[in-house]
Amino acid sequence: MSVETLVVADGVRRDYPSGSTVGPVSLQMSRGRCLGLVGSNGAGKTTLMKMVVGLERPDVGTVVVCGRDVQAERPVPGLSGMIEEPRFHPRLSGRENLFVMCGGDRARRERIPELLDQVDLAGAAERPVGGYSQGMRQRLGIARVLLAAPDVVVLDEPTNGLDPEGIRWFRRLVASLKADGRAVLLSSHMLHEVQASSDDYVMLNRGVVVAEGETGSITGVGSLEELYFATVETGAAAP
Ligand SMILES: Nc1ncnc2c1ncn2[C@@H]1O[C@H](COP(=O)(O)OP(=O)(O)OP(=O)(O)O)[C@@H](O)[C@H]1O
Repeated sequence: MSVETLVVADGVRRDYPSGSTVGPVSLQMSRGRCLGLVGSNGAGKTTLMKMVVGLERPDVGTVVVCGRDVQAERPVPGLSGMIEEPRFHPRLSGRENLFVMCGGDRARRERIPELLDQVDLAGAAERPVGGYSQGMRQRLGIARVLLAAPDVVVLDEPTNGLDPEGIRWFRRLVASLKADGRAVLLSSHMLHEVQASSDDYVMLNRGVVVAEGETGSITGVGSLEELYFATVETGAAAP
């Protein structure tokens, strides 16, 4: 059975006027799989994610999601993401914030109770978001991403601010998104979390790919963390 490819980034590169360059990077994402982006601060994870969701225009290369060019057809139906820390109206409750995001879309509004449950915020749904912890806002941000029932879910640093229970919850969430047939792209500094959640990984350093592959097939060094220190820290060539 062929695997359905939902995301194809082909040689994307972003040249910032500041002189920083991210790319060229090529990657593919398939239905039911999670791809983890890892790398140190400034490695290019957020820039790459922005190019995938269409928030940043590549100077070179293309990104096709669900068969559509993200630059030509924004917003791409089936694509939803959370890039950097999510912002909400602090005086509105979690439920109201999600409601506002739905506009007139009834199907999305009807999904709110289930999503609040899924992100473990049902008990706090009526409280103003201004009183939420960082981890609660993160989870509400993930609920907002899922409102659209996307095929492709992009999450930049989704485990930021999550406590150990939250991290365990997140692992289960990724597993359930994959089981539903979604493709998940996530970034994290927490290498063991990427290892736990991702089927595939792309390791960036100073804007370029230094290692990539299937997370379960990391050979020699054993773990993503050891691979990271063996390549990024020592400046070794990509294996
Ligand atoms: N809007 C921008 N203007 C100029 N340079 C930028 C901009 N955004 C990112 N950069 C530069 O591009 C490079 C990659 O940054 P990026 O934020 O993508 O890295 P990152 O891996 O997400 O880092 P972090 O883990 O710290 O969030 C860095 O050198 C950064 O300074």
